[in-house]
Amino acid sequence: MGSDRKSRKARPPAGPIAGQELLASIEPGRTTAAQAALLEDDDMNPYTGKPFSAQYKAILAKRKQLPVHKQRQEFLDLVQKDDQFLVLVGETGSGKTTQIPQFLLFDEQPQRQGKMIACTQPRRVAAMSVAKRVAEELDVQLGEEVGYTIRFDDNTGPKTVLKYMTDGMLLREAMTDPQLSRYSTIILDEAHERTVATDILMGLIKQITKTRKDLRIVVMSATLDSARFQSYFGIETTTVDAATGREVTATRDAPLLTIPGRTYPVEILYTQEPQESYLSSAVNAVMQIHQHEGEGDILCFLTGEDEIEDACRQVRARVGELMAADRSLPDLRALPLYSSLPVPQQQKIFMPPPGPRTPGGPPGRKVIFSTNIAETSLTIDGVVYVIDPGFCKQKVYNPRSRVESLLVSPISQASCNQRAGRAGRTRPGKCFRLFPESAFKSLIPQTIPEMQRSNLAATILQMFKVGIKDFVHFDFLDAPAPETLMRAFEMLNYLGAISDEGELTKVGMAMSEFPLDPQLTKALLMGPEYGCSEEMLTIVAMLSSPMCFVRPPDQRMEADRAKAKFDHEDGDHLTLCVVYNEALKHMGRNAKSDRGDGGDQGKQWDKDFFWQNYLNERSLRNAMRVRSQLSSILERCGYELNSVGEDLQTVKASRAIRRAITAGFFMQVAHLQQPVRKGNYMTVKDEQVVRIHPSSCMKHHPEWIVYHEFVMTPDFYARTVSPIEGKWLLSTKTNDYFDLATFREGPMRRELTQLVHLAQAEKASKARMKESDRKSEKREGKSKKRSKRD
Ligand SMILES: Nc1ncnc2c1ncn2[C@@H]1O[C@H](COP(=O)(O)OP(=O)(O)OP(=O)(O)O)[C@@H](O)[C@H]1O
Repeated sequence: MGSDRKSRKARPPAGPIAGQELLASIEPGRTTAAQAALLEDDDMNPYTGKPFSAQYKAILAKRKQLPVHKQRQEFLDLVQKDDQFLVLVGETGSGKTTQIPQFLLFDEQPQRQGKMIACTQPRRVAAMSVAKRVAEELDVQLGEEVGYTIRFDDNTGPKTVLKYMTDGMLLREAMTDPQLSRYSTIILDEAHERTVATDILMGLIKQITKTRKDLRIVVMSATLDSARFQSYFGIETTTVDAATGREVTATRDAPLLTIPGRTYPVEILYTQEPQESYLSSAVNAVMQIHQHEGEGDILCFLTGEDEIEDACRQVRARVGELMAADRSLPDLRALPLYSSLPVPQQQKIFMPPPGPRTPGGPPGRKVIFSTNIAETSLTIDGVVYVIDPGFCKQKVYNPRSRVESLLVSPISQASCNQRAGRAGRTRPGKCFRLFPESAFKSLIPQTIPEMQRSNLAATILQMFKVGIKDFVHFDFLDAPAPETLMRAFEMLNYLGAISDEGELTKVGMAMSEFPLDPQLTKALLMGPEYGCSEEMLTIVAMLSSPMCFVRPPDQRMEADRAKAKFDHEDGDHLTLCVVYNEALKHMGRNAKSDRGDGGDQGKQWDKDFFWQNYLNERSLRNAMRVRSQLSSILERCGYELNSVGEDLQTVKASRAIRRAITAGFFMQVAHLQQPVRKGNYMTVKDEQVVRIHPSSCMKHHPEWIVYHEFVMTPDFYARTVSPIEGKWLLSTKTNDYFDLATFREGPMRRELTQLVHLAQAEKASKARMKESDRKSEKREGKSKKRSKRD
C-alpha cells in the first residue's frame, strides 16, 4: 500500500466518519489516517470515534499472521491494473473471505467514489457469520459499516460500505439496478460451488464490465479450476500487426493470484475399507474421537435433517450412558445444523463447548452434525476434527419427468477439500474421511454446476428481469441442457409469466418481484382473484419458512395428537393457515418487527402455547416476517388485499384457497389409482406413482390432490397435500396445460378424457335445463297473456 509511515500514524479526525464518507475521502496515492488506523495499531476507531477495544487488537495480531496478508500489496497491484477481473485461489482458511474485502476497503482506489464492496456467498449461514466476524475485526456494529443481506433479512444500513450477501440477493439487486451501480468491486466468493446464481452473475457481470470500466471483479475460491475461469474472464485485445498493418484480435487470460499456505496443518486420514453405513460409521467415529483424541470440537458432515437429528440423538444417548458409567469422561454436546433450522438455533454452533464436569477436570466438547451448508467459508472456532463420510444431498432435475429432487450422491474432490478445510483454522486439525484413499481418487474433481441439474423456471424469470432475453447465446460458463431450458420456458408459459412470443407478461413482471418459486408466486397472485389474498399470503409465508411442527422422537404420539388439533379436513395448506392464525393470537403485538433472534420481546409471548402444542415458535415468527414482506410486494404490484373471512371451515373459504393453490400448482396434481385402499396416486403428465406423505393431515384418499413437494426417499411421496376437484383443472383459464392433445396415450389421458366427458355432459345438462326453463317461462308467459285477454 503506497502510504508513508507518517500518515499511518496520524490521528484520525475526531468523531465518527460514516463509511461512505470515508470511502469518498480516498484520494489516489495516499492512505488516509482512518484507513491506516484500521490496519495498524492505532488507538482510535475512526468509525466510532472511540478507542479500539482489546478484542480488536487481539484479532488484529492474528489477522496479520494469515497467509493472504503477505500478498496484500501484490493483490492490490493486480486489482488496480487495467484488467477488470482477477481470479484468486488461496488455501482454505488463508484469509480470502474476511481479509480481501478489507484490503479493498482500505486501499486508495480512485475509482471507488463512495461505492460499496459486495462479497457474495452461496450460503446464507456463511454470509451472516462472516459479516459478523468482519464487523468484529473492524470493531464496528454489525449492520452499520459492515452488514449482510440474505433472503428476507437485510442487515445493512446507510453507512454500510462492505456487504456480505448471498449470490441470489445480488442477482435480485441487478433487477432494479442492472448496472450494479452501487458497487465498486464485486467479489464472487466460493465460485467453485457453481450455484445457478453465481453462474448467472458471472455472465451478467461480464456484460456490465463492457460499459462500467470502473467495476472490479474478484473471483475467489480454494478449490477452483483456475484456468477455466481465467479464460472465461479473459479480455479481448486488439493490436496492429507491424508487418501486415492488420488488426489482430487476441484474448488474454484474466490474471491469477495464488496464495499458498494455510493457517494451520490438517492431517487427512482414510479408512482402509469402504463403510457399509456412513451414518453409523460417522457416529462411531465421533465416539472414538471423544474417548481417545485430545481436546477440540468435531464437525461431522451428513446429508439431511432426519439423518442429522438421528445422529444427534444417538450421540446424546451413547454419551449419557458412558458418562453415567465413567465420571471422569467429559461432556459431549451434539448440535444440528441444516438450512431449514431456524437461524437462532443455527447460531448455537458458535457457542462454547460445555465446561469440565468436575473442578479441574478436562473440558467438554461439542460435535456439530451438519449438511454441506457448513462446507465453505465457515470458521467455527474450536473445530479440530472433521468427519467426512463423502456424501451430500444434491439437487437432480429430470426435464423429461419434470421432477426436481434431492438425491444422496458422492461429493466431488473439491467438496472433500473444502470440508477438510473447516479444520486447521484456529489450530491444527485432523480430517477423517470415512472411505479409502482410492475412493477419493475416483471422485469427480469439481461439483457439477447446479445449472445443469436444476429446474430453471425461477432462474429464467430472474434473467428476464435483469434484461437477459437471449438465453441461447448468453455467455454461460457451462450452458444448461436445451431440454431443461425448454421445460422452464414451457412452465413459465403455462403459468402465464411469458407469452407465446417469449416476452415477459404483466403477470411475469409481477412474479419476478417475489423471491419465491414461480408456482408459489402464481398461487399467491391468484389469491386476490379468488378473494383470499390474505390467506394465500399466510400459506405462502408458512411454506417458505422452516416447518413449524416439532416432533421429538420420544414424544411422537403426543406431538401428533397436538398437531391433529389444528388439522383442517381440507388438507395441509389450510392446516398451515389455521396454525398461523392460532399462533398469531399468542404472539405479542410487536412480533412483526421481531428479527427472530429471541431477545426481550420473547418474554411477552405465550411460550406455553407453543410448547404445549409442539410448535416451533421461531418458525412461526419467521413466517410472520416473511408474510409482511410478501404483503408489501403484493401491494406494491397493485394487487388487492382481500380475505375469505375468519372462519376457514366454510365451504366458500376452503374452495377459494384450494382453487388459488391449484392455479399455481396445476402441474403438481395427482389422481387416485385403483384399488383405492392402496392409496396410490398417479401424477399428471409424467405419470409417477406417489403416495401421500405420512406427515399429511389427510387420512382419506380424495380422487384428485394437489401437492407442494415431490419427495424421493426410496419411495415417492407427495408432501403438503390438499384435495381438489378434477373439474377445476379443466377450467384453468390461463393456459392449455390440460389440453388433452398434449397428453400421451395412457391412464392419465383416459382419466382426463372421462373428466372432459363428465364436464361436457354436465354442461349439456345445464344447457338443457336452462332451455327447458326458458321454454316453460315462455309457455307461462303465453298462458298468462291468454288468460288476461280472456
Ligand atoms: N469466527 C471466527 N473466529 C475465529 N477465527 C476466525 C473466524 N473467522 C475467521 N477466522 C480466522 O480467519 C481465518 C481466515 O478466514 P477466512 O474465512 O477469511 O478464510 P478463507 O480463505 O476465506 O477460507 P475458505 O476458503 O475456507 O472460505 C481463519 O482460518 C481463522 O483463523
